[in-house]
Amino acid sequence: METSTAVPRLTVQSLAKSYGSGPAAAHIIGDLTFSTEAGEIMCIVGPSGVGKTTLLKCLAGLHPSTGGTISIDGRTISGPPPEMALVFQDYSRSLMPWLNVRKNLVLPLRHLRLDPAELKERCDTALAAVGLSGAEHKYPWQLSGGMQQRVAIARALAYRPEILIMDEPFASVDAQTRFELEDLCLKIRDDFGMTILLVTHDIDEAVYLSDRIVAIGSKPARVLDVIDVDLPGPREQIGTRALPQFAELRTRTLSLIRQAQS
Ligand SMILES: Nc1ncnc2c1ncn2[C@@H]1O[C@H](COP(=O)(O)OP(=O)(O)OP(=O)(O)O)[C@@H](O)[C@H]1O
Repeated sequence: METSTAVPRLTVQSLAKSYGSGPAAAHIIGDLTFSTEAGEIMCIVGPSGVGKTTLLKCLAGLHPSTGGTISIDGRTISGPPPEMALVFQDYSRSLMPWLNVRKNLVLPLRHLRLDPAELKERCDTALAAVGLSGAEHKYPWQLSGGMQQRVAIARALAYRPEILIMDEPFASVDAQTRFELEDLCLKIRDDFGMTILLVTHDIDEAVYLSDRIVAIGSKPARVLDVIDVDLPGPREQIGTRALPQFAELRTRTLSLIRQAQS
């Protein structure tokens, strides 16, 4: 699928973030600039501790930045943007164990004051999109890890975000489930036209999923390079990963991260 419509959706301009203040301040993000186009999947990669989660938290309005701007469609944001939803790695802590699947999905929608028919339609559509139709009355602890992460993704989908932010969303599941969830990520982008920004440590995952990869490094963090991932579509786990271009992109991305670590 051609996704790159070259419309900047989310723009990060000279972003800076420090924790603390004065001489004890930790300058985590230095001068970070990139933009995400409408409908693209962009993966953020970089060495451990470089500030990837910090960046996502600033984008989601959970942490105030200390410099620069973040804007959506040219509108500078200063708090949690209504068009954004988040999925974190740790599904076991993000789902409420005392609520069934349906109630977990409904919880973040309460403030939207939707009528019951629309709530039901949103939940049904989101659960169908992640292959969990019929699981709405189950509790998280009755589901496998991969299914719980699908519920976390369905909860984000039910919110109908235009931008989905994911922090290592597939890191806690087995390899086969991870492949399935990666394909789910491609599918929801295609079905819902969402812009997806995803942090991963897995370089192959970044190449497989991305339209573009942003490699960040140095301390404080800055963009090392933005890599165009011009792999033919539709992507498919075995065929796409066997392409010579896949190996080239993996080597290029890995070299950048290695450089950043040295
Ligand atoms: N709330 C906080 N207060 C102070 N320092 C913090 C806080 N959150 C993160 N840090 C520090 O900021 C740095 C970047 O952390 P962050 O979690 O953003 O990195 P990361 O690239 O996501 O790491 P990893 O790849 O290991 O998940 C680390 O040195 C971390 O200790």
